[in-house]
Amino acid sequence: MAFFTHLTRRSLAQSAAMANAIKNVTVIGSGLMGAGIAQVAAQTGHSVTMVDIDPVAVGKAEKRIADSISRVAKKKFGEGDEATKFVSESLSRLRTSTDAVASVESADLVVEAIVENLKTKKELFSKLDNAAPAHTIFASNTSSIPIAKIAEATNRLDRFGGLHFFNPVPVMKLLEVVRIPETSSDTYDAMTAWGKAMGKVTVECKDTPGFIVNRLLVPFMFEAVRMVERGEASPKDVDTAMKLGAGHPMGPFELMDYVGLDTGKFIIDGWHKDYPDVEIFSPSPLLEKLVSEGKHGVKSGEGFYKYKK
Ligand SMILES: C[C@H](O)CC(=O)SCCNC(=O)CCNC(=O)[C@H](O)C(C)(C)COP(=O)(O)OP(=O)(O)OC[C@H]1O[C@@H](n2cnc3c(N)ncnc32)[C@H](O)[C@@H]1OP(=O)(O)O
Ligand SMILES: NC(=O)c1ccc[n+]([C@@H]2O[C@H](COP(=O)([O-])OP(=O)(O)OC[C@H]3O[C@@H](n4cnc5c(N)ncnc54)[C@H](O)[C@@H]3O)[C@@H](O)[C@H]2O)c1
Repeated sequence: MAFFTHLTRRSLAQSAAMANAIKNVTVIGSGLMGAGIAQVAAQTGHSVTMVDIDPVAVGKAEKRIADSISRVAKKKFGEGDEATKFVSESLSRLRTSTDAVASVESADLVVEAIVENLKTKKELFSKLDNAAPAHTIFASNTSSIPIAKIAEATNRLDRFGGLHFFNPVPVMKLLEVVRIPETSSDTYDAMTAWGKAMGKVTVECKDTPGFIVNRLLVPFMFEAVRMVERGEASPKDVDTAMKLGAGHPMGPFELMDYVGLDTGKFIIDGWHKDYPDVEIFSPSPLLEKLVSEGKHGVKSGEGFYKYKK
């Protein structure tokens, strides 16, 4: 018993030290995920810089964050001074930028949440590798791209890993912490401790396609699309069935719209390229059509369903 208590104390102390080590966080990408990650990092006491190449995206993200932080504050503190203080202190820790390279100069951790494209992610990390201090940990929030392929762009494989958050980040409790063979124990421990400091429950993942959640969730969503393509059921009936028959908070079509159909297409296209013989990873004509029409789901106002802007 004393032995376990000793171990628990030691690992708690180590976790606290690791979590303390990460104070300055740069989040690259201010879309659905980047904004959520930046918000939660600011809420949990980190000094955060949120970066996007698109200034319009930064402006939209600031608005989304302000709305979301108010919801979080209301839930935590109700109405009143404490809620107001939580919002203003959290927002005071958040800066924005359109210059990724300048934004990593004092970062302890960089979390990348840009478009799901290997070439774009590698170009970004290659530039950041030259600009960031030696101790800085790099992590990707990719949904589906092997972390090892992204890390290749850098000379810091021991300080590289995956931090896969879930949408909406302020609400979803899980964080998948992904290690590649070269990820050092210190890096892995620091990423995990930071995840806990962000209020998340962490699970350890190997660098396998889709890690844990998406390896199960993406085939499920795509089988739902095939059912509709085969004329077996309507999106609405599939969604109703999975919510009422399987207890899911959203049906697969609602969820695809929520994640973003463009992101869904990037995921399936990447896996199809890597695993051409796996039938469930083959392109879906229905998804191709919607994406080509600019129907990217909730964020564009229309996907499988229509949304009020
Ligand atoms: C593809 C990627 O790689 C991986 C992924 O991310 S896959 C996607 C994973 N995400 C999911 O599966 C989400 C499934 N959906 C859900 O869990 C729920 O529908 C949902 C949490 C999004 C919304 O819940 P719902 O009950 O329908 O709506 P709503 O009442 O507005 O919200 C529930 C609570 O969450 C809070 N909330 C919802 N969105 C929020 C946000 N963006 N910010 C802050 N709080 C939020 C609300 O304030 C509310 O709080 P309350 O319980 O105190 O009232
Ligand atoms: N949407 C989800 O549910 C979800 C969940 C978990 C992980 N992810 C992953 O997170 C990442 C981002 O997804 P998202 O849904 O937030 O996408 P999004 O389309 O909402 O946002 C992506 C943002 O990246 C910006 N961007 C593109 N190239 C850039 C660059 N070179 N430098 C800086 N900014 C750049 C874009 O301007 C855009 O604002 C993807 O890798 C995705 O697979 C998405």
